[in-house]
Amino acid sequence: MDPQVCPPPLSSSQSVLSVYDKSPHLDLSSLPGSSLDLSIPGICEGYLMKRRKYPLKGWHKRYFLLEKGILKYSKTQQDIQRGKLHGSLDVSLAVMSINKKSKRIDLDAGDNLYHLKAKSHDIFYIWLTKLCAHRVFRKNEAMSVHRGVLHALSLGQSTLPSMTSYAQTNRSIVCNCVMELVGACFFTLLFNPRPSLSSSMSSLSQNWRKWCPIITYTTAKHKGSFPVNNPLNNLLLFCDFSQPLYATFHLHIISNIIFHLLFALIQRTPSLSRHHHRAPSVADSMAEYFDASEVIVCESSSEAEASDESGLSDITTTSNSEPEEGHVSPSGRRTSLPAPGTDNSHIGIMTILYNNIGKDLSRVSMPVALNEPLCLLQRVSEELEYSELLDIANCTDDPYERMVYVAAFSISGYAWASWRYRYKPFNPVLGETYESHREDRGFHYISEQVSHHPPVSACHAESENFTFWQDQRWKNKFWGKSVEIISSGLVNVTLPKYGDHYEWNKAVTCIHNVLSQQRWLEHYGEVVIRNTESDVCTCKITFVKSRYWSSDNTKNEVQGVVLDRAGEVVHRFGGLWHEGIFCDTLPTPKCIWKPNVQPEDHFQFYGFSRYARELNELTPQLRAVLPPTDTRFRPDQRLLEEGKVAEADLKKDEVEEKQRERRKEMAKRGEEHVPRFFSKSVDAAGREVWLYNGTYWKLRKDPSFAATENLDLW
Ligand SMILES: CC(C)CCC[C@@H](C)[C@H]1CC[C@H]2[C@@H]3CC=C4C[C@@H](O)CC[C@]4(C)[C@H]3CC[C@]12C
Repeated sequence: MDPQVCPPPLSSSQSVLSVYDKSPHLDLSSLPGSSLDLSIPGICEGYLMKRRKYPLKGWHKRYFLLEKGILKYSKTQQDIQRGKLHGSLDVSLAVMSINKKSKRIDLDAGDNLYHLKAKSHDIFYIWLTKLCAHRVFRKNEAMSVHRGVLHALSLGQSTLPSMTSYAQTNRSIVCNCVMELVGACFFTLLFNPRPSLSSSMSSLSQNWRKWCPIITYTTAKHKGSFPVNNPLNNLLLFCDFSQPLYATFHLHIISNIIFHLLFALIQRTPSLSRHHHRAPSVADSMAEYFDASEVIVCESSSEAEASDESGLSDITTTSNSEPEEGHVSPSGRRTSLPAPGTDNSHIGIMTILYNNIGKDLSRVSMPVALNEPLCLLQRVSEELEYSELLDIANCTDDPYERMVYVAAFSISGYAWASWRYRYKPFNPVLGETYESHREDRGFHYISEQVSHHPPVSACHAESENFTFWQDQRWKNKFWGKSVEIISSGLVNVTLPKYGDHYEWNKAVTCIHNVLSQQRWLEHYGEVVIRNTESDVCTCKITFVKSRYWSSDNTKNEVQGVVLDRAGEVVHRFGGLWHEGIFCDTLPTPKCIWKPNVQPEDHFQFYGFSRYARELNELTPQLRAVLPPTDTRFRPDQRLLEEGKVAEADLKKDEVEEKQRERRKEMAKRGEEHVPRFFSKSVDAAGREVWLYNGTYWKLRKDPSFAATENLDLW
């Protein structure tokens, strides 16, 4: 049976079969700022194929009913009418993936997973449109409840009952919106450590005065009903004793945390209170609430059997081998770090907030235990680990084959992601520099943090065989369960022998399950490599997005083609970005690139490859020539490398404070920071780019850059 769609009609060609419920679900229209469309989308119902629950195979026909954002199903229409439900799901809390070709819609709400298939394309589109409309409706509803809550709170103590009723009737919505905001706050702090205070928030501070008695009242009422180590209680203390914080930063977020707590107390939310025998790690229970609002469109079809989404963390192995301190490779570089990394798996958002009770949140720095002893400038230099691919490209006469090597180089820069999902690099301070002089590989690299807001790292490397440069600015998009890192700024490579200038964009890097222990990384999207000096060929690379039910061996897939002027495929290549790239259209089919073997003890050492371990080494020779702004001199990072986490934490605060002071001073003098080795310019397409000014290696001839003025960064 076709789905029965109720008005408003999707299009004139669709039949209208039942009555449209016009009354708004909630009367929130009188609330301040509520211009949200709260009209209820029409009901949609009919038969769909539903995949049987894992481990059973096959599909069966079920009757579905979508009403006010809730999708219910039964065996037959009669069963639904009689209330004999097989299951139901709030569509706004699910990640929706679709596959147009196979007419499939998948709804993943964590514990609830529906794989659905429509009989025809028409039915597929009807359901898709209706599902989208119902998701929007639920989200708008959530938003207005959220505003309603704030409004109720702003009226003061007397509104406790009305607040409670909001909370009780809209539990999951409220939890969701609170958690999303807390998560967003966490990521603002994590990736962009100095967000500026939005002035609009200060108006909310008035409401806080009124709030406090409510919180105190509720705390008092429920004192003793939770064990001391209950995260809720900790947070209540946090709320009670950190009033100065209210007036300063992200008020709406803190207000939400507190509302959530109040709500949990009133409701005794089981998902929060059941953790009370554990250390205060609320992150797990929070992660349950997170909702992603994206719809993932998968063009390729995979009918593979459902399998649990298993994190790459399963792959990692712990080795028993002792760290060999001071061990040196044939290249004369160290092969190990002075100290293994510390376990940071216990650190959750709430712990961080809790540890900062009483502090101005805009000054909260993330615990150094989340960091690896490398900074982003060094991280970007890791993209040159396989620079030999560019050396080969620069002596490959055939332009198509040359392109294959350039493509393999661009892919090789993503290989680290299967090992490096537990720590984040240090954010470089403005003016920080990093050089990597690799005589063994024939290139020298220099990078500088050229802007703080937005953070931009610029770099430039030169060798006989190539020049490589890029400026990376990136945004993070928080989806609830995952964070996408979207880099803008093109990567550039020139090959002197052929006069080629290649440029390409970066794939999206996604941190899945970001708040839980099952964190894993993935790259996806399309990368296009163009030669700006010649249109003989272009290259398209697809980083394939994995799907949770596909088997593990399709993870990390990458496919590429080299196209000629007419758009015909000349070469095809593919493989896995963590395992290697194969090209079978070359005169002799071959493996173009394979990553180096990971050291056995990599898990203990932040997942670092051998190359990564070399980056922060400070030899006496280097010490004598580097400018004082070089990352290798950054004291907090050095302390962390040595395993002195507590000292590193204190030092990190100092370095960050110093940066703030410096900025304030400059602002007072009306000055703007001018990067030393890069200058802003505009490329042929009108994009703003940062280009190397050519002075670094000349100035370096005066050891320690003694003849010039250096910033005092730490
Ligand atoms: C919760 C925390 C500890 C999880 C770990 C986050 C890690 C995986 C994140 C933090 C910062 C991220 C990096 C930020 C910026 C860039 C530059 C971009 O051009 C490529 C991706 C890259 C290099 C990101 C890779 C992933 C990254 C290293």
